[in-house]
Amino acid sequence: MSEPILTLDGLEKNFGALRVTDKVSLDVLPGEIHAVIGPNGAGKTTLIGQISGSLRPDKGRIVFAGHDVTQLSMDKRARAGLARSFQITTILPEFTARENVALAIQARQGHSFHFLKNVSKDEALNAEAGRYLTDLGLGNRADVHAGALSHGEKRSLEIAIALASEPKLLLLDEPMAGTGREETDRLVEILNRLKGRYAMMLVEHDMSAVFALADRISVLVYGAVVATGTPEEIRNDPKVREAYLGEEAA
Ligand SMILES: Nc1ncnc2c1ncn2[C@@H]1O[C@H](COP(=O)(O)OP(=O)(O)OP(=O)(O)O)[C@@H](O)[C@H]1O
Repeated sequence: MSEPILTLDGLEKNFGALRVTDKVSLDVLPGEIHAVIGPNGAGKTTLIGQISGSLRPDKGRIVFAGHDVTQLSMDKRARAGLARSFQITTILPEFTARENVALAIQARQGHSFHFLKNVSKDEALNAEAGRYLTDLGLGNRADVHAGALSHGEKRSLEIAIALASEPKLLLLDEPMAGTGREETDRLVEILNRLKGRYAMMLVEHDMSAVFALADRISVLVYGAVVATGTPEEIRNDPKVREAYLGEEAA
C-alpha cells in the first residue's frame, strides 16, 4: 500500500473544559477521497482548522507528505501543497473566471499580484487556466465575471482555483453548502471525474454526496472518530447508525 499523503496521529484539542478533538487518528491515501462526517458540533470544522494550520492541536501530530507539519503556519502548509477550498472567499468577483484561475497559477509560479495586468495577454497561461475550468465544468463560463456566476459555479471555480496551485491534498470544507439539488449533483459528478487524480479530504453534511464520492468515511462523534471504513462498512456500522445515520433515518 502507498504511503498516506496525510496522517493525523492522536490529535487533541480542547476549548476550555470542552474536548473538541479527542485522540483523532486517521489518514488520507494518494488519490483517495476521505470524507469526515458527524453531527453538528462534532468537531469537523475544528479538525479542518488543525489540518490547514489555522488552529494548533494541544496534542498529537500532523504528518503531511512525509513531513511533520504540526507546528507549521498555514502559509507554509499551503506552500507544501495543502490547499483548503475556502467558501468562496478566494474569488475576485470583478475578474473573469479565467483570470481568477490564471492568478492562482501565477501565484504557484511565484509571481505576485502586480503581474495582474499581464494576465489577459498571456496565451499559455490562459490556456492552462482554461484546462482547470474545463475540468470543473466551467469551460464555457471562462470569460464571465466571477461575480456573475451562480452559487454552484462559484463553488466549482473555487475548487479550480485550489487545484491551480497543484496541491498534494485538497481540503474541501462543505463544498455543497448552500447549493441546490441540481448543482450538488453536478458538483458530485465533477468531483467524481477528478477522483484518483487528487487526494481529497471532504467535510460535508450532504450524505448522498458523501456516499456517492468517498472511498472511505470517518465518523466523528463528540470529537472522536467512532468508525472509519468504506461507505458500505459505514452504512452498516451499528455504532454509526446509532450515533448519527440512524438519527437521520428516524
Ligand atoms: N473557538 C471556540 N471556542 C470555544 N468553543 C468552540 C470554538 N470553536 C468551536 N467550538 C465548539 O467546539 C465544538 C465543535 O465545533 P465545530 O464547529 O468544530 O463542529 P462541527 O462538527 O464543524 O459542527 P457543524 O457541523 O455544525 O459545522 C462545538 O461544541 C463548538 O461550539
